[in-house]
Amino acid sequence: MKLQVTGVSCAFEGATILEKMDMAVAEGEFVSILGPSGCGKSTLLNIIAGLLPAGGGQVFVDGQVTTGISGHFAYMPQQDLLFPWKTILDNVCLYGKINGNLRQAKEQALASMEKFGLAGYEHQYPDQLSGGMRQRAAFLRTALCQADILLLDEPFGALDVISRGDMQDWLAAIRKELGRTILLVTHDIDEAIYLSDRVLVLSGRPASVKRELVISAKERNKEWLFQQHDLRQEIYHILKEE
Ligand SMILES: Nc1ncnc2c1ncn2[C@@H]1O[C@H](COP(=O)(O)OP(=O)(O)OP(=O)(O)O)[C@@H](O)[C@H]1O
Repeated sequence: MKLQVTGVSCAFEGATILEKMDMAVAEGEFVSILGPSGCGKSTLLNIIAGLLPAGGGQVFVDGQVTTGISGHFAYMPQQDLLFPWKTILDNVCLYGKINGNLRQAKEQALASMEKFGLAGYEHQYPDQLSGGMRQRAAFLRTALCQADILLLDEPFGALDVISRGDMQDWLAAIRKELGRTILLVTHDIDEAIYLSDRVLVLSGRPASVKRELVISAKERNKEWLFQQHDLRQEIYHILKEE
């Protein structure tokens, strides 16, 4: 397994949020996490990313225990967190600048602008772009990290329904090229079905994996997604029971 979480627990001020959570993601797999509001999804991503210490349990990458911040993860939060005073190019090269390889980061960024729908906007500022474009810029910044696992926390949550649908199509199309292992937290059942190889449905607090659903489809498109009534209903009922 690329990523393995074993027996991870976490409590805040005496309230148990995660209790002996176990989950795993295979190399190159796209796994989505759905769960009731406030059950601890972001907390789990924060622990995996090493931003928050676990109260127990361990996180393994390629079979090795990881603690604290490691180069394995690139984390994209819900807000795009672009610096308004920096151009799109400078924003997406942020990690390259921090790591001292700005030149290489700029080359990679410029080569990727087209693929990320940002060609021609390199020297514009974030407030000159649409919400979807800003999310793509934030996504490019995440993708330019050398990290092999992308942690995406509701990356399209702030977008209107049309932009969100477009971003889902875009991510579905670009996923193979990215060639990364992806863990996505979402509130959107359709988003999880559309994008994932596997969906993990968490229980209410303390959260654990309540159900795991493998989504297998040769080819996916919006028509295919509309036909997934049974799957949608199944996930909805699991979430509603919580
Ligand atoms: N640093 C913290 N200190 C205290 N409590 C916290 C902290 N971080 C999160 N919590 C609490 O832990 C619980 C789980 O939060 P978390 O953000 O992980 O849930 P979530 O499932 O991602 O929520 P949502 O679905 O609303 O995005 C919440 O009740 C939250 O208030």
